[in-house]
Amino acid sequence: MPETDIMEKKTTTKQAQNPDSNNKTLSKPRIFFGLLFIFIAIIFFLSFISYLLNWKADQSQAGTMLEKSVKSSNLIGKVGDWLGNFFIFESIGVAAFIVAFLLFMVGTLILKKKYFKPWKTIGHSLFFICWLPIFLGAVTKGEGVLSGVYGFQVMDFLKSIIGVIGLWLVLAAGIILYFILEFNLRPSAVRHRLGELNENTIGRVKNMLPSNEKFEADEELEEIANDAEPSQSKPLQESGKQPTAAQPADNIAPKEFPKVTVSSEIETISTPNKTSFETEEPKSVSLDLSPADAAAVATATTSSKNLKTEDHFDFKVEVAQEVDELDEIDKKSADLVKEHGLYDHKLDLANFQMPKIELLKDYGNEEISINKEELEENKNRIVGLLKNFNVGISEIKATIGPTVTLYEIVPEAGIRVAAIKKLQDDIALNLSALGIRIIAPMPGKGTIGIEVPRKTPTMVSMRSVISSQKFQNSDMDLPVIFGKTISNEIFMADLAKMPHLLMAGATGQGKSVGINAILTSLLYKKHPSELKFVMVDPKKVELTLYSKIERHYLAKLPDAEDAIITDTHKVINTLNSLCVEMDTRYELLKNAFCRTIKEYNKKFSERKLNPENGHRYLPYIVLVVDEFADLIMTAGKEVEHPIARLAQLARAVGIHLIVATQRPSVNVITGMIKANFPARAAFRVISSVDSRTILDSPGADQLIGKGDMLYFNGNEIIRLQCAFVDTPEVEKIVEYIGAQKGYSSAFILPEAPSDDPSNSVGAFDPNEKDALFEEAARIVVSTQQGSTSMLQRQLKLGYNRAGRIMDQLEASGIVGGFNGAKAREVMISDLSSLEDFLQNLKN
Ligand SMILES: Nc1ncnc2c1ncn2[C@@H]1O[C@H](COP(=O)(O)OP(=O)(O)OP(=O)(O)O)[C@@H](O)[C@H]1O
Repeated sequence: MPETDIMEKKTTTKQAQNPDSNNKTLSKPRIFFGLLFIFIAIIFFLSFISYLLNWKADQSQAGTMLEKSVKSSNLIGKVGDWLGNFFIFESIGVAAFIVAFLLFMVGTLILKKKYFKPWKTIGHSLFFICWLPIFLGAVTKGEGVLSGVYGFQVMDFLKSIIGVIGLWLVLAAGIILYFILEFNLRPSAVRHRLGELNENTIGRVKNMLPSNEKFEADEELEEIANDAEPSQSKPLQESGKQPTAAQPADNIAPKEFPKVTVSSEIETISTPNKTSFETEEPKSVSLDLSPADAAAVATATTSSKNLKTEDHFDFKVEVAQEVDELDEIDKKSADLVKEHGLYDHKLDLANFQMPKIELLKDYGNEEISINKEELEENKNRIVGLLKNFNVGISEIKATIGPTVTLYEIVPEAGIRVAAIKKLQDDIALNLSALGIRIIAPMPGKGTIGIEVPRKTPTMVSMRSVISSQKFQNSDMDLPVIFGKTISNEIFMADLAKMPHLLMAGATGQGKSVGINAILTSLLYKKHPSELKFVMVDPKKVELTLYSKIERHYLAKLPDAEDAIITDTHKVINTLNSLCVEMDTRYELLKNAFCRTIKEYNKKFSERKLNPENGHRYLPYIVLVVDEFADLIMTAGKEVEHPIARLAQLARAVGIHLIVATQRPSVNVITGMIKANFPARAAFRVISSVDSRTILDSPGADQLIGKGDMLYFNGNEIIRLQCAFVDTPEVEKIVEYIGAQKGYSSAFILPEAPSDDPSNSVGAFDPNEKDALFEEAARIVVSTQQGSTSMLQRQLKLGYNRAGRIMDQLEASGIVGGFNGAKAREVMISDLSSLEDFLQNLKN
């Protein structure tokens, strides 16, 4: 605590303790005597001054006090003459001024002005009253009045017994002793004082000179003893060095808090030496402390304890050896990382440039304009209408969004919410507007919301939301920007957390724009190595423009020509393939002891997973189905099953689904599908039944279209204005990406197991066997792993050829049948048996 603070605190505390220190509360006699002493001191002072100037004349008049004819030359007249003569000439010379000063001090003390420390001042004064006249006597040799008679006589006496030199030695010894005692001028103390000049060395100096600190602490004690109430000062004095004990640990405590009470236990505390007091528990001393200062004292006490430990025990410090818990793999990976750095999944397309914001069209001013007339009109209509139905309102508030204005009303006490809810159609009729939605009550707000479409909605452009800080700085795994909320805030969600999205909306209501907005936001945030799309577009028009980014972002089946699937029959294969990919990923995650794709990829980047064992960097896969109803109509259960399976399981392995439909009827969006799509986005739908199918509540049928949407995140429904991205803008983005260097092909999905007999392995034909068949057989047997991807790696083959070889190995009986995510069983146990087997095949 800074010194000034301490002083301030001290003063405040003192004042608090001595309320009568205030002048107003001084008793009259006190004031009288206080002022009287000061007055006398002034008389003395003036008399002495005047006497010194005219002492020869004054001296002659000293005895003529009552003679009127004799005029005095002293300022204070004959009294002044007498005083000067008595105190200066006949007594102590100029030291008489000290008497005047002491009178003054007594006056101030009576008035409770603590300008002086009384005992200290009296001590100093007495010393000089004795010493100064003798000294001046020795200097003036009795000439003049400076030494007074006393001074001269004593000087003369001393000179006669100890000689001149002895006299001077006594005088010098007296003054030196005085300075040593009063100002602590011992050599060690001088060093200490010098040390104090340097703040940094304070602690060190204090440690070196504990006795000096004791001295200071005693001084403080003295002060406190003077200041404290009698009842408090007694135990303090009794406790002897106890407060000193606290001093090195905390010099502040007694200084700051004069109100100290010491319990009787204190007397039993022994203080054998200067440092041992630090070990005494502060519990025996109760101090009036503020919480902050108590903390300071506590800190000081703690440090004291440490000191004690240092004093009495051998304090050994051992630095714990770093426990080497890294197993072999970790060590190896650490070495690899040291050598090659972390695995960089972006390295293949290291120069890939993310799309620039300029590719998106600037639609100009998107500031929300406030139409006061419209607001007022709507407000009056709502209030009037509710009044007609006897619904009183105590408060109404409007929040203007891009498409709708939310009027929040607080109904009068006693009005039932259901009564207002019932009026939805009446309000819509009255406001003659489509898209009125009543939210009763507003979740967490205690109001009822009425959403009224604005006459001139503000468009939310993709450019404005993509360029927002919220999107740019987002650290979501798969950030999807939908648009803006009713209160004009940008709304984003993480597809990886959704984890699958069901979208519905009648034709022409903004569903395709919505899908484009989602895809665009992902393209703006994710590198091609981190994200792959599987696109299913039965309408054949909506997603085709994304074919340009096939070699960057799209995934397809090994033998598929186009990455964008338009044939519903092929969709089944793709979905099954995704299921295989999902199972494979689960296997990889299991082997890597990871729970999520994020953990797995991190481990892979840290080179803790060996690619030789099939490990690879796993990009997120997003399956986009633009018209799900079409699929269900044509493929039915065959599609529903893998979709449901993916929706149930694929989240942890980074496969996410976005399924959109125009017809959200229950036979399209079955219970099984719905249950696994917690996130739903509804554009305007035809009927409230459709709305219930998609959102489990009405409302989507009340939307106004053009991107006006409701988003359900599993908890609440949020009304949004979807960001608008036009087809030419998407074209520009895909062209920009497509023009850059991409991978050699689209991301190849695993071949899907098929029930189609034409696809079965069939009988083994030795004449049609692949050139690498035997080599592959040896690899499979030696590793005892019937894995196509392993063959791919070891023989550096494409997936198709490796798959064909695996089929041949199966047909020949070397490996077992397809086993889902697991590797096929190897039927031959060692290489020599294999050689015999191959020989037999040739024959
Ligand atoms: N977010 C939006 N902001 C402004 N206008 C929009 C928005 N979304 C859609 N629109 C308007 O609505 C029109 C139809 O949108 P969109 O093509 O997305 O409908 P859709 O539901 O996909 O229709 P369909 O199912 O027939 O393809 C767009 O051309 C555009 O004019």
